[in-house]
Amino acid sequence: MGTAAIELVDVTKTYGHGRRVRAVLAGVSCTIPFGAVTVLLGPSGVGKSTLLRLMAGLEAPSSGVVRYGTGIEPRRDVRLVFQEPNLLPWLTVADNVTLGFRFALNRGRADFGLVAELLDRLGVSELAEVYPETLSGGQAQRVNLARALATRPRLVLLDEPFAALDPVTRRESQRWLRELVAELGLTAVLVTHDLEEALAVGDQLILLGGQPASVVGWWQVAEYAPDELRRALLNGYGMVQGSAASVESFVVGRFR
Ligand SMILES: Nc1ncnc2c1ncn2[C@@H]1O[C@H](COP(=O)(O)OP(=O)(O)OP(=O)(O)O)[C@@H](O)[C@H]1O
Repeated sequence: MGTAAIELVDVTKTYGHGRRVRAVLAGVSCTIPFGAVTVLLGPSGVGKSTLLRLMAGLEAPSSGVVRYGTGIEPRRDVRLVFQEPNLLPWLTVADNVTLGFRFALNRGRADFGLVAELLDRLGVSELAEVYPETLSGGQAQRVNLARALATRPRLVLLDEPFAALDPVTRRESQRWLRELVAELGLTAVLVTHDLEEALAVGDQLILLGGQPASVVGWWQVAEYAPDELRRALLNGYGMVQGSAASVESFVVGRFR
């Protein structure tokens, strides 16, 4: 586990009971390396958010193991960022961002210098004293990210955080996410069903497919020319639901 922030071994997840039981994930095994952006890619409804909740420790797997890397304690070191910023409307931007400092769990992590740096880095420092209702969607999402990072998590899990943003803001947001991961030495897992976003942000891509879902493809983006990977995935993407194996053999056969 030296270089892995999280490791999943043969994880399954089922919901419901008796005849209404439904398997969402079956035999998912994957490794999230420290210091990189891993993208979980897959069609809508395949189980990406479910996998992210398991990684966050919000839910337990039905079977299999979710193992954390050395020094990672999920409640203290892992933060989830959702598509909806969910800022508290009665607190200013600054108070939203420093909210986590009030919890005993984060004792010793109140670093107002870091907060100032994050707000500055994300281009929202002039908005520190305003209330969330005056923010645009892109600004609110930056504040949300600053809030998630203010308590110095080691791992951020982002569930389609940019899906509601306009294309220009979305591209900017992808850029600052990459910059922050590098500058703060973070590990990130990003859920998306947008292939362009996956290739723009990810160091490693994990493709989920099938019903129940499992890992059907796994690539280091740097190993491939992004255009080749894009073409291969676009060609194979449609097959994910039907025949998981065909996607992997298509890409691996062609580029390895
Ligand atoms: N708590 C739950 N109880 C029952 N079924 C659930 C629960 N959570 C998720 N599911 C089911 O698991 C499946 C996968 O859902 P999930 O939200 O993980 O997919 P997703 O890949 O993130 O989808 P999207 O891209 O549309 O957000 C869905 O069919 C959903 O109905």
